[in-house]
Amino acid sequence: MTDFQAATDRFLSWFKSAGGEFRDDLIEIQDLRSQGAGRGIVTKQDIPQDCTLFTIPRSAIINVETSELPKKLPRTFEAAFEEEDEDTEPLDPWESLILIMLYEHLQGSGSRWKPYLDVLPTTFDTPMFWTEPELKELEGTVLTQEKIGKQASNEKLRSRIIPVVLQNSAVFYPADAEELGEEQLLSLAHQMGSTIMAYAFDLDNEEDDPEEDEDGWVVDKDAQRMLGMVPMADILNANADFNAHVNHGVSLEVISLRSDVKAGTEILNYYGAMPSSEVLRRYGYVTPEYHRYDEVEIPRSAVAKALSTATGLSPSNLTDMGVGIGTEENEEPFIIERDSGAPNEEGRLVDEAKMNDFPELEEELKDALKIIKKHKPEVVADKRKRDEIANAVIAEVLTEKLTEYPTSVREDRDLMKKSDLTNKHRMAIEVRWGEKVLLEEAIAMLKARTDAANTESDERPAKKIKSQA
Ligand SMILES: C[S@@+](CC[C@H](N)C(=O)[O-])C[C@H]1O[C@@H](n2cnc3c(N)ncnc32)[C@H](O)[C@@H]1O
Repeated sequence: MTDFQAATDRFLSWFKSAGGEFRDDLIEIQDLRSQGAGRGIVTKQDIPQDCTLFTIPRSAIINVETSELPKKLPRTFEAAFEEEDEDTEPLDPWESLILIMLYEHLQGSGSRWKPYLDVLPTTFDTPMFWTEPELKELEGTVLTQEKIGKQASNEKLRSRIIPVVLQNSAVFYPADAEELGEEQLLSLAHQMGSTIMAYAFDLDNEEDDPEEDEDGWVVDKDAQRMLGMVPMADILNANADFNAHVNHGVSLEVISLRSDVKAGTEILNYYGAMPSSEVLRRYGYVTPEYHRYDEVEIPRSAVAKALSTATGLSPSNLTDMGVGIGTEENEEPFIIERDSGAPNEEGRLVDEAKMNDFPELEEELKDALKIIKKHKPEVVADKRKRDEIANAVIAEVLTEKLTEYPTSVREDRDLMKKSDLTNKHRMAIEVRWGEKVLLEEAIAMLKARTDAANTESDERPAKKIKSQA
């Protein structure tokens, strides 16, 4: 038996001893490494709809309620600090769970989750761990260095996590254990952070209504939400098209969603509707099904520049009029995306994903052009001229964006046919290819729309003449 299989077996028996129920007659944990998918859960026979495949008691979850660490460091984990510590930021759910995972890991065989910790990853395919040449393959995509966030994450771990371990080494390390140096701790904290990113669940507390505190303010549920590591539920891989759901009740239950799940099918969970870039950033994989949610970001500065060109007005002219598209107050880029529809109650993708419009960008351009019309009516004479300028600006920023990728759609398609690509290279190509396909779709849609508008306006006078006749 391989070490991999032995670790799986130890984990499964530990899971049952911790109170988990696992339908061995229906499903099994399989080694899917040959498909680049680690462990996954696969059916052994046909599964009916609404069938409970396994159940996880809340006591088996690793979180602030079950780990000993918060009891040992109550002041660190208290949400509200005492008066003299008012300035200290309380730990957020993410930081709390990183500390807890570090603690459980450092306990070694003293942790009651040891067989579970042994099946969690130690290496990752997420861009956070890519080398410079690997990251270069993502040039032009939304996955910028800033978005990947290695530096911000380093800073956060160094300022918020490492000091807690260093100042409480007697708590974090079992007696006689060798203590880690700061750099080793940082690397372990990264490992825990990335594990949490790809494996942890947001735990619903069964009271989903917004809560009010005693002053009547609605409490920010996001800040309060509890993150937890849920053994076995996180052995499920996922896709945009999925066939199972995790119900959060007294315990957590994994339920089949479809009536046609045949023997030998992988049970797939849902991580949400995300573009390929985000699936890669968080989870380190891509699948064709996520492409429908792909997104491209257009910086505001590019829109402001194109507007200036299309109107013949200088950027400072536009700012003086009060056109705020490219000003520094709002740095959020415009998102180009399809209307993709949500998966249905069986986890199936039924709607066609279609590029229909550019709601935010069009709205802001319309507002900008109204302002311009007020100051310079000769530039935007009527609605037709306004639409013409807006379309020209959108066409310009989309075309310009396409030039920012070092390769074309065609080149990427050819590259993907090569058999000697590394997994990371293949995933980078998938992400940048998906963005360019979306841009090409957007440009084609815009052209069709502009052509239709032109045909309509060419036809209008003819119709008038006809009705006059
Ligand atoms: C919650 S875990 C799922 C269990 C994981 N396969 C394992 O062996 O521990 C999430 C990770 O599984 C992998 N994964 C999930 N869904 C996948 C899929 N559809 N294809 C390939 N890998 C997938 C990714 O590495 C992701 O970061």
